[in-house]
Amino acid sequence: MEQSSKDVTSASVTHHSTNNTNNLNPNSSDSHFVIANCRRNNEPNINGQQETTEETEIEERVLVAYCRSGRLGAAYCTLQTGELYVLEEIVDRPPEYQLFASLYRQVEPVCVLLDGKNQGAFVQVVKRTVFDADANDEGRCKLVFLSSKEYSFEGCKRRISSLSLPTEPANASDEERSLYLRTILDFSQTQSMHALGALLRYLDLNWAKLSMDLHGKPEFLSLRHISLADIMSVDGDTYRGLQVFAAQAHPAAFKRGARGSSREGLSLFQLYSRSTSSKIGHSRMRVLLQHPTTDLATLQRRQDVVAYFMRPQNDALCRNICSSMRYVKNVHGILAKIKALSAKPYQWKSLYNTLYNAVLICEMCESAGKAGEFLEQLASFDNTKLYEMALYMNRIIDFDLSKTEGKFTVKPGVDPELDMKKQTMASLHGLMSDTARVELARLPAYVRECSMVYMPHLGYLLGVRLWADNLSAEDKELPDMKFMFQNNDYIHYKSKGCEELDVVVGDTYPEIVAHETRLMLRLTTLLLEHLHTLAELVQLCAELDCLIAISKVCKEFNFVRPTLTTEKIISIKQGKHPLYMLTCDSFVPNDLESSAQAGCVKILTGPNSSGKSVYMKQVGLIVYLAHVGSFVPAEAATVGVLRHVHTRIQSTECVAAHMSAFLIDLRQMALALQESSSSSLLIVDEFGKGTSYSDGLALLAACLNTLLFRGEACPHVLLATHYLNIHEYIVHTPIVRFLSFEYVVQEDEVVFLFRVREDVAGGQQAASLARAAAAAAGLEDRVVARAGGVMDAVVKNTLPPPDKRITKKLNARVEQIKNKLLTDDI
Ligand SMILES: Nc1ncnc2c1ncn2[C@@H]1O[C@H](COP(=O)(O)OP(=O)(O)OP(=O)(O)O)[C@@H](O)[C@H]1O
Repeated sequence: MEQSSKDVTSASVTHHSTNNTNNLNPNSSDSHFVIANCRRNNEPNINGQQETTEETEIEERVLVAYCRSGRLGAAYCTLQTGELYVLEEIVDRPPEYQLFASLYRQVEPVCVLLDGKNQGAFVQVVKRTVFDADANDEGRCKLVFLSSKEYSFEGCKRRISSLSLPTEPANASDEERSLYLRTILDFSQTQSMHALGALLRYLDLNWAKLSMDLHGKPEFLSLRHISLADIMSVDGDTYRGLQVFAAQAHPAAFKRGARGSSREGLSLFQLYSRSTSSKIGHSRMRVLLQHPTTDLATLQRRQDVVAYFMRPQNDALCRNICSSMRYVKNVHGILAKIKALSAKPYQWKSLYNTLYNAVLICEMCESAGKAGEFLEQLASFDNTKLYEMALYMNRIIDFDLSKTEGKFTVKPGVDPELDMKKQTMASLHGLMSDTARVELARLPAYVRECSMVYMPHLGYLLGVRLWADNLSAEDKELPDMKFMFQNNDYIHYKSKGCEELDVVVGDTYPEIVAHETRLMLRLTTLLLEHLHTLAELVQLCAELDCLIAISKVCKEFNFVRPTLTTEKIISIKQGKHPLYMLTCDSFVPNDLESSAQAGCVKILTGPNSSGKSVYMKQVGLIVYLAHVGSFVPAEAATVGVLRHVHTRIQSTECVAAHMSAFLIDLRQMALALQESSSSSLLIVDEFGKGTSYSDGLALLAACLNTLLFRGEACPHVLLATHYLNIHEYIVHTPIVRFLSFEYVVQEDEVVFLFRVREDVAGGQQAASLARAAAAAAGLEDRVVARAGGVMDAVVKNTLPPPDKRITKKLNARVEQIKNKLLTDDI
């Protein structure tokens, strides 16, 4: 540690500085105590506006999934914030275990714990989900197999019963605590209890390794439920295919594997999340999009909020809410730090800002009046205690000084005893200078400068700079001074003056810190008592932030409120693709009528690049957005609530899955056939193109017929194909309709109109116009012309005409060889 000193005549005291200025623990074992604190450079300003110093809120989650007899139980914990979640037990069917996959996507765990004894289909699905996510750069997750005794029901129950939560009744006995837990946990959900118990036991044993805290033990700040019961099931391929999410690998390869190493490409999530005002809103948007719901009441509630904020007269309220929303943070993360006594001043300020602004948001919602259930819920939220907490914090904490001092600092006037100590401390600097000056006068003339320092346990010391080289132990003795130790160029002595200072001021500084820490702990206890209410309000604020963000997007792009119904219908008037319309000025809108009367199976044909895929994705996205509670890009839309959306759109070969593109196609199709019901939407783009024409056609026709044979129970199907004779191989039923895309040929050039129309000829007249598309894509004219020749030959069953260039080259070569043979002496 560097020590500097000044001539006592010009200045007085030397301050030792250390980097551990934020340590609030009075029992700190730092060898040098800080008298004057160095100002930290990157501290956020008092309004919390400068966010650069905030550590990135990494949230690592450990997930336990336990599936027996087709029932899935799960629990997970966020390591940094101590939040526990338990899944309401749910039926999850083999072989795909769709709900586990949804849960996995929602949780994004860094570690999944499984029963080591269970090697069945469930474990295979978990492995596949984890490896697929890894291959798609959605983060690397570890699989851990636990011994099956870790899942023993009795053991799990015992561990759960000893769980301690801040929300439990104060001074509760073991029995009371167990009773309290029974009110928030359903012990009859055995799989969930297996999962939660195993998770707690694993965390107990591995906490040091997981939290990097050698002496700590897991502490949980909350226990909440998650439910997947009302989720509209959308598989990972569909999320990617429809571009709801589009994680792109981070360019820095070394970062791969760490969570957050991928960034979001153009996607619905990107479009919506960039309009959120807070980090909690941003994270909540991901959950919202991963949880499209079938619950009409929830959707109606969300739509009401979106509609409210889309009205221009509510712009000012929207702006005010958004500016308050910026300060609302995840309180669990902050309180975990506060509890561990490692909170920095900006985190205290963040907590205060969160409290203050969350209460303010409730009040602002009051001014919205009768604007739907959700806003009324916020307006009537009982926030009296939270308001009081904000007042306490503001009365007690000196945020400005905390920032400069780099530690929790109490305002004057809160505690008289503390104020006295601070006054003594304030006079200390002068006192130390005076004492140093007196000591210097007493010292031999060869000592030119000295300084007064304070060190914990040793008290006040006089630091004297070495006055000559190679001093012996005897030389270092000074009259009336007790030699203590030498540190670099300074020798430290205990003088009479130092002893007097020890008596007069003593350990004032550590006492101040200890005092402030006691006050801080009292405040923390109070805060933890109301954590549950605060966390609930923060959750509501996060959802409000998402809904406001959705309303901003909907307003900007003129989305309309879809009518939601329980009937089997998808009716879209002038629908648009929400992402293409952003990049394409002249996007052509299209309709869709899918119902029992209008036919629910649509077979789309049309030339390459005529707009089939975009049309199908646009329908998928409109349906999906309606299930999120968003408005949709159309002039009008009616959407019957669906339970599944399956797609076979994208089939990128996956190294981790050990499957070819064709096998992936088949897997997606098999899953769609298995899972789909009359309340499903199935989008199939060019199924069968990965194999021979006849095999592909046969497979497609067989799959289609399987669906058509279901009659009324057939799902909504949108299928694009280049098998123009598909109509010859499928059952003829009124539920099938053929659609095609319009185009015109102008001076040998194909112009796509991107308009969809009913095709009474059943796709027979459609042409792929692949060569036109190839030419438009920049393939050499010569190659395109040759392809035309070959095509004619195939149609006429003759040999293709010779290629003049190749023939010419061949003739020249033959001539060359002939001449060589004639001239060479063989
Ligand atoms: N409705 C539309 N309005 C304007 N442009 C469109 C529209 N639909 C599609 N496009 C444009 O046409 C391009 C090709 O569309 P799409 O991929 O849907 O064709 P496709 O018929 O599926 O082709 P292929 O059969 O080769 O897969 C898109 O990238 C987009 O630029």
